[in-house]
Amino acid sequence: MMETIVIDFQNSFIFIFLCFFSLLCYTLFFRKPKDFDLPPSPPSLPIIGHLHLLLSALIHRSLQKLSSKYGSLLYLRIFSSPIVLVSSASVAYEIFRAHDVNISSRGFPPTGASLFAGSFSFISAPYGEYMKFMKKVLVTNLLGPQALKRSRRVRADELDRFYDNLFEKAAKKETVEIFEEVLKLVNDSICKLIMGRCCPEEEDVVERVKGLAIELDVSSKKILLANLLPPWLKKLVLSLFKKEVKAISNSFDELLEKILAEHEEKQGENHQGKDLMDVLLAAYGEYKITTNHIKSFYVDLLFAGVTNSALPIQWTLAEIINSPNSLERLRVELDSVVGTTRLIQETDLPNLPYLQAVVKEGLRLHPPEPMFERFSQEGCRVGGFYVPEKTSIMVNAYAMMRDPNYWADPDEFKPERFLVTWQEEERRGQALKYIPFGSGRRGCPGENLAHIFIGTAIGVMVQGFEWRFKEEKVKMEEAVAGLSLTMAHPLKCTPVARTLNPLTSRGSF
Ligand code: HEM
Repeated sequence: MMETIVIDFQNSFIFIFLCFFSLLCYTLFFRKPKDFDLPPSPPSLPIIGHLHLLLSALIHRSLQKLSSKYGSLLYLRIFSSPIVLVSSASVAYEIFRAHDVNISSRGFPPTGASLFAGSFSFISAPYGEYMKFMKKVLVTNLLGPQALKRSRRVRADELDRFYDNLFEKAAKKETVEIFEEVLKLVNDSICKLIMGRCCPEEEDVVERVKGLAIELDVSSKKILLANLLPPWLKKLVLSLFKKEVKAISNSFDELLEKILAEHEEKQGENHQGKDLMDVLLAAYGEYKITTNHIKSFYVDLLFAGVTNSALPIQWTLAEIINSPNSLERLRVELDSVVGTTRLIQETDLPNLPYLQAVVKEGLRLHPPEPMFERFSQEGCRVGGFYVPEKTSIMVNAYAMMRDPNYWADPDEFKPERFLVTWQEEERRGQALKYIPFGSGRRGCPGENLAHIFIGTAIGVMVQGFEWRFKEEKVKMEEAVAGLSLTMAHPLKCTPVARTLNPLTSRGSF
């Protein structure tokens, strides 16, 4: 009996030893050498890998925790699809400086002929001639400094409307849903900027676009998440919400067709100036641009610009209300630079350093796109590790902008940090620690316009009104709607005008 047990024990020992030995041989001789230096990977579940981590409601937060535990460059997998997660400024710097072209595509799954994320989309277009051409058109005609100068009047009119509306509500002691008001300001401005001469039912079109921009934001999250799945599952998941994407796409199509028709009809006529659509129509032959490319480009701009610019205004006002010292300092700056009789305008912004710091700090704490995605075309080395080709690269901008290694009191609202320590060389410097607009060739081309929207809206709300709020503090809990970081308890408060008569602004820039 004793002998049998000893023999059994010996056999088991030999068996276990052989298993370990084969595993060691496999690891040493048969695994592809590059597998060795993949970035570290946190524990995963069998088959699904790290899928469960991406199902959390606040993905940016759960991935922030993960990277603070396991490292700022991580290798995740969803079934067999690889993802590299980037959560530190130094890694981002390396990726965007040394490998920018390689990661300048997004690898979105073309959702057929849909106007969003479809095969005509500019945002989904791989890095190449078409993307470069459209970006040039965009910068020259809409978002570059000269184009922004030309379109000041459009924004000034919308800002007046925004102020007048708040002034009226203040007179009636009405409570205001801040997000609703700023969404209208940004949406109407962007619609008017990109559509130029619109159509007879302009107000109606602009209102419908606002609703569609929100729906688009929600659908886009599903597309982005589906993009991380392996091809067989991606197809299946995309087919589940094909109907929803198609419905949004069709509504945009109907609206944009009207505007296109109006522009085509008046092509060649003598206008005061060509708008973006005229320029795109003139480029028909040049890059084989079709009407689908133009419509899709418009949907991209509304998707990228509207909610992204409106959300930080709400967050920043909430931070200011919770921080009486910042409010006081901002008001003193506005009153001394702009005065107390006329309304702030965008030409005042360069003379308002504290307001600019407030805007930056709001975006640091509450980036509307807390995470964004790129795709590697070829394998490359980052931080001493190997990032394989065709890997999704997720950049956690939220984690980077609250990284205690780079920011003192990272969770506190302290606009002063952008005045005292924010030297120009730091901005360009060794690390990409401030990244709300992404970076590199595919970084956001709307940064200047976004700063104008946020700066002037905050300026108007602080210069023109006191804000009455029922509770002691604004609740700052986060929620994610679509892809965007939003407030779980949307900000509602009552404006009290600071002046008896409305501030003047018209014709003074
Ligand atoms: C606060 C407001 C905004 C924020 C935080 C923001 C943020 C971003 C981010 C993170 C990206 C991806 C960058 C990357 O991959 O590196 C992006 C791309 C883009 N944004 Fe913005 N954005 C804002 C406003 C705007 C506005 C107002 C417009 C134009 C009307 C705009 C147009 C675009 C476009 C067209 C892209 C795609 C660029 C490309 O693929 O080459 N954005 N934005």
